[in-house]
Amino acid sequence: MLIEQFTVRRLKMRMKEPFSTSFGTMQDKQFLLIEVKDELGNCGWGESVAFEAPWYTEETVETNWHMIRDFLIPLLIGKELSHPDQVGENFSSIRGNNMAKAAVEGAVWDLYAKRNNLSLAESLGGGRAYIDVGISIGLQQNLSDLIEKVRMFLDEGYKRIKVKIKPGADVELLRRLRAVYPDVPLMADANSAYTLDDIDLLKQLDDFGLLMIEQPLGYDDIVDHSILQKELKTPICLDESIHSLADARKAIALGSTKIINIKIGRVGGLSEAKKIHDYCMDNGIPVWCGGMLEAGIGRAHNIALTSLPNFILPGDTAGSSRYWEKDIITPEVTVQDGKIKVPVSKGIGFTPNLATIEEFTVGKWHFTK
Ligand SMILES: O=C(O)CCC(=O)c1ccccc1C(=O)O
Ligand SMILES: [Mg+2]
Repeated sequence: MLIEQFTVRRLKMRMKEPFSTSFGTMQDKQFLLIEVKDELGNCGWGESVAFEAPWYTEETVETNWHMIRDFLIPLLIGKELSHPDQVGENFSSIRGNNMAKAAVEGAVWDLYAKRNNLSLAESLGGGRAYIDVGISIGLQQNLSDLIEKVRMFLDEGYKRIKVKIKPGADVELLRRLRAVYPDVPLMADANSAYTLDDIDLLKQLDDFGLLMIEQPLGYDDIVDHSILQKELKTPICLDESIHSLADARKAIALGSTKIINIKIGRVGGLSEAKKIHDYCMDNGIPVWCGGMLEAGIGRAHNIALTSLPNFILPGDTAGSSRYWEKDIITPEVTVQDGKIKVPVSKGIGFTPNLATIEEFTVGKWHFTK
């Protein structure tokens, strides 16, 4: 498979409503789409999940654009590849910048699957026909809004509710939510808003029968989470702290995490995501697929990854309509009875809608050898 041509587009889409976490609020989303073509005219698509501001990780849309244009595309263009695992090998001279790498690698995975007449899920070794999905609800103005949102998403069939917490919106919020929904599969995501000084507060969360608490401590910490986990009954799930198989191995060895949230962008691509999945499966650590408020292309990649067997817990990959008035793929991602059907057609299994993509495009660049 000859990597002949790239097109990079910058899109701007507005979400139906703002999404708030302990690190900030987003509503307008800018992101990059990567289109790659081989010598036969097959084409593959990838989506960068970096945000405009470096709140979740250090990457941004701008740093991704710089890396993709000046380093990653030059390392791949004109190369003959037999498998997408070779993309990461070609990028091995570049440190970090996982979201930029993942966007390009994802496009090559889609290309590879299409060229070989396989679905992306099949190319990854996934076997599930349907995936279970949960919903991640941002911080709300007040508790009654949150209670109402939870009701709405439960009515839509979502199988697990994740709420965001931060200092000042934690123990009481969960106590009151639990009182209204005593049996709902519930978890909380702190996005690194606490430190070990908050250990007494965090211990109180054990009262609420949470499935897990996601990333309570530092985004770059593995050690303090192991100290905290020894004091908590509730399982810790790491998100921000895991960038690679090596990080997953260390966090598991230290007892810092009992569950891992895998995001393709955060770990540098599907090949690394699959390695983490396999390692966790061998070590009895369940995983689930996190979300980055993706548009349709990124969402399609998440669905394919989630078809792997150790994605035991419902992920954050909700339907297109949870985020967008109009998504950039046909058909859009839909959820029925809390499940998404894994496509069986070639590649990502959703067709990029070029007219809609054009409508949201604010910049477009072509690269040929
Ligand atoms: O619905 C989604 O895509 C997941 C939403 C979510 O929780 C999230 C959104 C933006 C940044 C970080 C996170 C997170 O999982 O921590
Ligand atoms: Mg998270």
